[in-house]
Parts: sequence; structure tokens; C-alpha cells
Amino acid sequence: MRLVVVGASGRMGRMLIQAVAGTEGCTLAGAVEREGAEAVGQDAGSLAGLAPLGVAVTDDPLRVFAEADGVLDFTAPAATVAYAELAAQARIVHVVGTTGLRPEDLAKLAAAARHARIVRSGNMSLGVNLLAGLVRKVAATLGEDFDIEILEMHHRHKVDAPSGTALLLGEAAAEGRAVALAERKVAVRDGHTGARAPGSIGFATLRGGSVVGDHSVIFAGPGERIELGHRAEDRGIFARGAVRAALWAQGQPPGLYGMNDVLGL
Ligand SMILES: NC(=O)C1=CN([C@@H]2O[C@H](COP(=O)(O)OP(=O)(O)OC[C@H]3O[C@@H](n4cnc5c(N)ncnc54)[C@H](OP(=O)(O)O)[C@@H]3O)[C@@H](O)[C@H]2O)C=CC1
Ligand SMILES: O=C(O)C1=N[C@H](C(=O)O)C[C@H](O)C1
Repeated sequence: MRLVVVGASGRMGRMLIQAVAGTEGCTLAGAVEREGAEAVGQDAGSLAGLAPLGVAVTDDPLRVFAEADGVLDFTAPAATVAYAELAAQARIVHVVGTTGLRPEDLAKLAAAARHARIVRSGNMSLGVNLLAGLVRKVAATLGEDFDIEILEMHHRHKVDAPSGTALLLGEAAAEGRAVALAERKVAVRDGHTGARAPGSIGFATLRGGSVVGDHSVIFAGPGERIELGHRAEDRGIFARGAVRAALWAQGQPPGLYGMNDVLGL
């Protein structure tokens, strides 16, 4: 499968180049950065700390999408919405790891997925997607006398909160309880908040250092607490998940898929 990495010089972009180069049956068909970026013109392999791959980073996505089967996109919401349109025009698979997408961005991806194969997940790792299944089950089993709180910590450079993973886990908890997350979510607490609203799903965000991604889901009940968690130690887990998603999506009809579809969970 011929894959393009957009946001090639980002933390995830470089991991994705490594993952594509290290996966049998995949070749790097292009690496894209925005106009004026320092990486444009550099060899993508060298950028990712590998031997040169003979693929120069370009600022022209259309040209490389035309020669590819899929695009791996861990960038930023505005870029992802624009790439979704280009990927749909080129009829190629679009794997979206970008987080912080607003409802209107998600609506645009859903529109593109009427004609395109898009896999989107706030976390492409096997572990987090397994964890989501456990959270759904525990939330369905326990009553509302168990309060659900989701705690996450990420590196100091992360720009969105709560993390895509925290929201994914919150959705899983809400599904387990057969409620809508939007109606139960408490993303921030500050000042005189009053007592905790029964049935709410709370989020707490920590940022600092080089933490790759830590998530805990806490079910706090009368006299006991259950904690389910995941610690990411290496961004390679997300990049390998994205390549796996692209290979899987190649054989699917147009639609908007998640990692649970890819992993058969
Ligand atoms: N789903 C998952 O499993 C995971 C998701 N992520 C998500 O992936 C995203 C990227 O994370 P990370 O690699 O750490 O971030 P970085 O900031 O390191 O990389 C982002 C890249 O995207 C580029 N970019 C940003 N905006 C635009 C734009 N408008 N047009 C073109 N290129 C753009 C940046 O270029 P420039 O520097 O010029 O802005 C940069 O190269 C985040 O949303 C993060 O949450 C991260 C890990 C796992
Ligand atoms: O920005 C990151 O780094 C990460 N983002 C994703 C998220 O928002 O959950 C996935 C992972 O936790 C790392």
C-alpha cells in the first residue's frame, strides 16, 4: 500500500514515517508539510532518523495524493478537514489521528465519508481500544452510585484538552450507561462548583514534561473504587495502529470507521 504522511515533521509524523518504512507491504509515497516549513525538500527518511528513503518532503499534497492509496494524518483540526476533502477527491483511504476536532469538523469528516474510507480514532493503540471495551462493560454493570471520573496526563506541548483518548473513554462509559456524553460531561471544575451532579462524567487534565499519554478511568462508589488505566510508553503504538488501520480500510466500502472496527473489538 502506498501511503502519504502529512504533518511529516511533527512528533507523530516522524513516527509514522518509521512505521510505514518498517511495515512489509507498505511504501512511503509522500511526506507533506505546510508551505514554508523548514522540512520541505528534506528527505523524509532522514527527517525520521532513518537512512534516506528517496522521498522529499513536499508542500503539494494534491500531487502526492494522486499517486497514493492512503494518507496518515496526525496534524491539527483545520489541516485534517482540508486533507479529508483532498483524500476524498483522490479516492484514497484517510486515517485520522488528529484530536481536538469540533462538532463542525466531525460533521465535515462524516460528509467526506459518504464517498471515502475514513478511519478516525482519538487513540490508535490496541491497549486503549481494549480498555474502552472494559470501561463500557464496567459502566454498564455498575449503577449511578459509582461516580465516573477520567484523569489524563500528557506532555507539555499538547494543545487540546481533554485528550481525544479521554473523550473516547468517556464515550465508552456513556454508552455503557446508555446516556449521551454531551449531556453528562463535566470538563472543568473551578471555584464553588457545588456538589457533584449525580450521573455526571468528570474529566481532569494534567500537562507536563514528556509524558506520552496516561489515562485512568475511576469508578468511585460507596466505600470502594475501581480504577482502569493505560500508560503509553512509546508513540510507535499509535503509528503502527494507524498503518494497520490503513491496510484494513483498503478493503472496505466508503464510510467512517473507528479502531474498534479495525481491531474487530
Ligand atoms: N489518535 C492517536 O492515536 C494519537 C493522536 N495524536 C494527535 O495527533 C496530533 C499531532 O500530534 P503531534 O504529532 O504530537 O503534534 P506536532 O505539533 O508535533 O505535529 C503536528 C504536525 O502537523 C502540522 N500541522 C499543524 N497544523 C497544520 C496545518 N494547518 N496545515 C498543515 N500542517 C499542519 C504541524 O506543522 P507545524 O509545525 O508547521 O504547525 C506538524 O508538523 C494531535 O492532535 C494529537 O493529539 C497524537 C498521538 C496519538
Ligand atoms: O497529543 C498527544 O500526544 C496524544 N494525543 C492523543 C489524545 O489526545 O488522546 C493520543 C495520545 O494520548 C497522545
